[in-house]
Amino acid sequence: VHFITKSQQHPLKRFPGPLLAKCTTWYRAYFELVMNGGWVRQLEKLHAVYGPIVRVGPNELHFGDPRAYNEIHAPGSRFHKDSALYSIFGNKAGSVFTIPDPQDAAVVRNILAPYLSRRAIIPRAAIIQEKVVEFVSRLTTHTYESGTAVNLEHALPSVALEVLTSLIFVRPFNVLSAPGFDHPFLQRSKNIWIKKYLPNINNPVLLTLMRFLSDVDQLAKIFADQLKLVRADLDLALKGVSDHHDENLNTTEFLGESENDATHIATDGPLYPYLLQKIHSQIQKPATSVHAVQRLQRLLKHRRLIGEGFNLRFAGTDTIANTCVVGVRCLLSNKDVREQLVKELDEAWPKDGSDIAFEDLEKLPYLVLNFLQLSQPGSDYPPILFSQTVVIKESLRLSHGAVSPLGRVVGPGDAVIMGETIPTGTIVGISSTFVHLNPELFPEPTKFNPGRWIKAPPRSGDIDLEKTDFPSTFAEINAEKYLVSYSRGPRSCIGIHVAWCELYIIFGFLFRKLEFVPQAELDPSQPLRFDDFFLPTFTDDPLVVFVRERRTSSD
Ligand code: HEM
Repeated sequence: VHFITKSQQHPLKRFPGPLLAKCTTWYRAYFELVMNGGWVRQLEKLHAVYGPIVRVGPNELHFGDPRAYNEIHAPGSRFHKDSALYSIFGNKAGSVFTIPDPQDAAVVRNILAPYLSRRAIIPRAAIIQEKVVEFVSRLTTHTYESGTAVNLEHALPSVALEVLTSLIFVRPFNVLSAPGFDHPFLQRSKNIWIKKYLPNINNPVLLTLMRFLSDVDQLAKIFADQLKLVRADLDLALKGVSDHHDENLNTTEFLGESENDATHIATDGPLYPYLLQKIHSQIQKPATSVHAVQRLQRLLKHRRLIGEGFNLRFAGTDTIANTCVVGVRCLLSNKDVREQLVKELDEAWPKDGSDIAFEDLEKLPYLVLNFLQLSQPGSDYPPILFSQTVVIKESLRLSHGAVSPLGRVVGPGDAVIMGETIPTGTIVGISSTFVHLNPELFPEPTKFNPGRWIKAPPRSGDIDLEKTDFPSTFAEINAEKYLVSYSRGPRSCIGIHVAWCELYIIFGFLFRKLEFVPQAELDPSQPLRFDDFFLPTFTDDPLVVFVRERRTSSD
C-alpha cells in the first residue's frame, strides 16, 4: 500500500482523478475487497466524470479509450506486468503468467509455444472430442421427464476442466462424474484480491484477517488436492527418465546425453515429458550461453515445473468456461441466431452417422444470406460465407477474457499513450470491457449479434478497411484489432489455439447433439454483468436447463 505525501510534486499530477485515489491504493482496494470486484464498474463512473485518462491510484492511470489497449499491449512492448496485481496468482513456485518481465517470460513462452500450437492441438482434438461427447452424454440424463434440470454454469466449467486436464496430464482430474457437475475442484475463491493487499500471508495476524475475509481454509485444501494430482503427474514423467529426482534436477542425469534433438520431442502427449525434454534439448544446444543454461536449469526445479502445470490448469479452464456460459446463454435467448447455427451444423455434419472432425468444424463454410439479412435488413450485400466462428467471436467479446485491467508498468523510459507522455514506472491499464462495450466499435454493444463480425466485401467507393484508424461505424473498422479477450502484445494468451479448438468442439457438439429448454425463460435484455477478475459474466437468471437429445435423419 502506498501513500503519497508530496502530491504536488508528483509526475502524474496533471491527470484528473478522485483525491483519495491520488493519495492511496486503498481507494482501489475498497472496491476490490469490500465491493468484491466492483472496480471495473467504478472505473466506468470515474471515466464519465474525469474523461478518457483517470488517475486511479497514486501511481496508476486507467484509460477509457479503446485505442489505448493496443498501445499498452503493443507488439514488442517492454512494459512489465504489475507485480502487485499478479501476486494474487503467485503460488510460491511461480509460472510464466506471473513473470513480470516480458523478456524473461519469452524464454518460458518459447518453450510452451510448440506444445500449445495449432499444429500440436490438431492431433489432440480427438481427446477434446472424446471428453465433450462424454459430457453431452451425461447432460442427456437431465431431461424434463426426469425432473432434474442442470445448471450449465456448473456443467460447462466441468467440461472445460476435464478437457484441459485430459490434454495436458496423464491422469485427468475426472470431474465430469460429480453429481450435478458440482465437483469441489470447481470452487473459486470468493475474494481473490486479498493477496494483493496482504501479500505476506505467512504473518499470523494477516492470516487471521484473511481467514476472516475470505474462504482461505476451504480453498487451501481444494488447491492442495489439485497440487497433489499435478505433482503425481510430474513424478510419473520423472519416473520415465529416472528412478530418482530431487529439488534441483540435473537434466543430463535424467535424460541422458543423446536426447538433444528438438525435432523428436512429442508435442501431442502430456505436458511434463514434453517440458523436461524441451528444456533439456535447449540446454544441450551448443550455442546456449552459460546465463541461458542457468535460467533454463532454474525452470527445471521441481516446484517451478509444478507451477507451470498448475497455472495452465487455471489459465485454460475458467476462461473457456466463461466464454461457453456467455455464448450458450445468448444462443438460448436468441432463437434466430441459434436456429441458423443449428441448421448449418446439421448441414455440415457427416451423413453417415459419424461425428464431424475438428478441422471441418473449424472451417464450416456456411452460406449465410439469411443470417446476414437478419443482422443487416435490406442490405444489398451478396451471399457471404459465414461460420460458427462469428458465434464464438461474439461470445468471446461478451465474456471479455479478464475484465480487470491487466496492469503494466511503463518503461524502460517514458512512453506515449493516447498522445500523452506517461512517465516511466507508472502503472497503466485498460479493462477489456472498455473495448468490447464501446458503442462506436460495437453498436448496441450489449446485444449478442454474431452478424457484426461478418466483414462485408468492400465495394467500389468503400474506404480501405485496413487503413482506417478509428471508425465512426463498425463496417469501417478492422474489428479483429478490437477483439481483445485473449489480450494483445507479448503477453497475450499463449493457449489461444487450444482455446479455439475447444470452443469449436464444445459449441459444435452441444448444438448439434442437444436441445436446451431453460427452466425459466431467459430474458435477452438482461444485461450481462461481471464481477472480479475471474468470475464468469452472468445475469441474475441462473442458466438452468432441461436437455433433450436432437435426432436428425442422418442419426
Ligand atoms: C477462451 C479462452 C481463453 C481466454 C479468453 C484467455 C485469455 C487470456 C488473457 C486475457 C491472457 C493475458 C493475461 C495477462 O495479461 O496477464 C492470457 C494469458 C495466458 N493464457 Fe489464456 N485464455 C484462454 C485460454 C487459455 C488456454 C486454453 C490456455 C492453456 C492451455 C491458456 C494459457 C494462458 C497462459 C499460460 C497465459 C500467460 C501468458 C503470459 O503471461 O505470457 N489460456 N489468456
